Amino acid sequence: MTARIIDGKAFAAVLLESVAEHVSHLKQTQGITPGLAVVLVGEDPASQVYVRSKGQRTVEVGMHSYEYRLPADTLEAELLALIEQLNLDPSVNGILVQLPLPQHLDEALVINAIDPSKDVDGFHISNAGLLATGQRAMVPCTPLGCLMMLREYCGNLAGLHAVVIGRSNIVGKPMAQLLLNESCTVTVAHSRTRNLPDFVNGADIVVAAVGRPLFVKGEWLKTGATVIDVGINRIEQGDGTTRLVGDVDYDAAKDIAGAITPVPGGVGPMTIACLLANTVAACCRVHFLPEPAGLTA
Ligand SMILES: Nc1nc2c(c(=O)[nH]1)N[C@@H](CN(C=O)c1ccc(C(=O)N[C@@H](CCC(=O)O)C(=O)O)cc1)CN2
Repeated sequence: MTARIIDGKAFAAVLLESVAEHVSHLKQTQGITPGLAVVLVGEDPASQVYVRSKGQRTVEVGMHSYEYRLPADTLEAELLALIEQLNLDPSVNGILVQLPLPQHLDEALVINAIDPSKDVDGFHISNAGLLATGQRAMVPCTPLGCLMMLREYCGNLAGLHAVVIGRSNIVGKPMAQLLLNESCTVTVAHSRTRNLPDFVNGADIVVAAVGRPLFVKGEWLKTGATVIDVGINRIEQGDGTTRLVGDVDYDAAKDIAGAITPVPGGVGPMTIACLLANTVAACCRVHFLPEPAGLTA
């Protein structure tokens, strides 16, 4: 069996087109242009790339982009003051603080300082609690993108057994909540789970978000399973160059899975598209406008 390739890039392009249409509609009918503020602290090279890409996509879909680049030694009080300023600014509908933060900053404190209605990353404890209780929430972008692709490839998810490998607050836990809300039977596993291959072998859906390159082996999978690989790991090759790989051993998995996301070009591009979809949703909510169907969970 050769798996269908779940093309996240193509998926994201369709979603971004839909976001752009809604932005244009908001402008024409309400005179409103949604705005997204992205805050980067420090000079982490990967974060700089992601922040630049977020700014570019924001402008491409017709929204206002506000970018704040702060030095690595920014004081917590200075960062909190900026967040408060953005919380109060009506032209800003979404606020995102790029992670990881430098070590001296308390990530939870910073995230929870964001107005939950502008928390387009869905990381604030209020949004995590709403999601966990099955209520309307801002949903974290990476799991939201995974869910959209799963719905497309699997159809109705009810009753399917999903194994989520990884228990982070930004991917593993919200992913498990989203799948539970779809009536999946969900197992949350992690790098220390005993007999992990046995769990994976029973799964109709495998979401790998463990942060270890090529961790999930092809022979662990059930034939025909749908595999979503959230991992983005840069590994060195013998010749001194590097390449990106996921948490799943793609070359082996593609011969056993029914459908699989590649790395790169799978989940990653959906993360930014979902961020912009969440920003449109936040803008509609604050203006008491109907939310565009199909853009978010
Ligand atoms: N505040 C946040 N911080 C971080 C998040 C997040 O959702 N919110 N997620 C990641 C980084 N990230 C977005 O911020 C992100 C990562 C990867 C991609 C992506 O498109 N990856 C490409 C490959 C890119 C490459 O060549 O390096 C792919 O998978 O095809 C987009 C966004 C951590 N921080």
